[in-house]
Amino acid sequence: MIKLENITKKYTSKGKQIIGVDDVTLTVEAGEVFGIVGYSGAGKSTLLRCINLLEKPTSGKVFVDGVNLHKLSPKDLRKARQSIGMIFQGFHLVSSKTVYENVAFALRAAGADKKQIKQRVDELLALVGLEDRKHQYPAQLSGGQKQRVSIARALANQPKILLCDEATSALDPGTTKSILALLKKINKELGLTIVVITHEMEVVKEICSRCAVMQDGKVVEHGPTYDIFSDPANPLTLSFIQTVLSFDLPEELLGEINGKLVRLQFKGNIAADAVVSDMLQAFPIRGNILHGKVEYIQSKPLGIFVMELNGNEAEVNKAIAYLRDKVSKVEVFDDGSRNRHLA
Ligand SMILES: Nc1ncnc2c1ncn2[C@@H]1O[C@H](COP(=O)(O)OP(=O)(O)OP(=O)(O)O)[C@@H](O)[C@H]1O
Repeated sequence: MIKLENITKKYTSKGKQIIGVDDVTLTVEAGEVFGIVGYSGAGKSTLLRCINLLEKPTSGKVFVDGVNLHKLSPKDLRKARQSIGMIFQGFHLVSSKTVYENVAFALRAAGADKKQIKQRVDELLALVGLEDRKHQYPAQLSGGQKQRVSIARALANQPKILLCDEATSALDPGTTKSILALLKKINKELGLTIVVITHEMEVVKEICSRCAVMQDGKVVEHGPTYDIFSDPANPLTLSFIQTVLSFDLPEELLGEINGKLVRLQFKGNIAADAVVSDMLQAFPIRGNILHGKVEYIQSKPLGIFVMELNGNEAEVNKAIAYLRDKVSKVEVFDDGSRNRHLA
């Protein structure tokens, strides 16, 4: 659906060259929700804006639905842009217009008649759950409601793609969840392809089937979200997933640990309890579970257990080798690394 080929965007500011995006090649498949994650300044917004050529790449090619956007006349590019909706962190609503008018405006601009506009606006406001707010002004709405209006407006002309620029960054966690649920619903019900940029890995975990991690204008890692969470290859990716998966054991508890501290990762529907109890029966050691949690990433479980293993060192090592065979990942923390985040 979207193909970015060797996209580079350079800026010149005060005689200095700044590279916003550095040779990025990515494909977003039709109907998927794709996440682009990175810290501030990584180049996410610039890359997102290259997709509809709001930002013209210095070099590289953008294909949407097989069409090379650079080859289009200005008129055809405007038309192509109608099939790419966009929402923003700051909502960008017109404050002097009602909810109804904010949505109707996009339809009027595309040449719809009065009857069509009324029908479509009512349909869209029902989709985003704001039927009862249509005569209110943006100032009378909460942040989440404003984002719902901007989603309705972005969908007005039935785009195939929705670009989301930090769409939930200004919202509290509860409202973020409800907006992400709405995006998920739109993706499922309308088959819309969605690209989200965010600095929150929680957003990626919640709705993205695949994602890319950006740093200094480059994509440093990309792949299915579950694989990114379970087997991050890049230290930056690890630092992002730590924001979701990490936890600290209390200092007092760490001080009392005499045995080996191990972190086990279970992928999919493996019965973690059974693996641990089989291991404890197979080897004459004692095991103490200090932490356990299961995260559902794209509806697939990823389990994490932290255990202390005590007993004869050779037997403990055999138990660890046994675990390595049964679970997707085993990390052993020696004394010096006990205080690190156990992610
Ligand atoms: N119009 C511009 N002129 C000069 N430099 C720019 C311009 N737009 C972006 N940049 C620079 O390009 C780099 C990438 O910026 P970009 O806004 O794409 O990052 P980002 O990951 O979206 O960060 P943020 O979340 O803070 O917006 C930064 O160094 C930024 O300063």
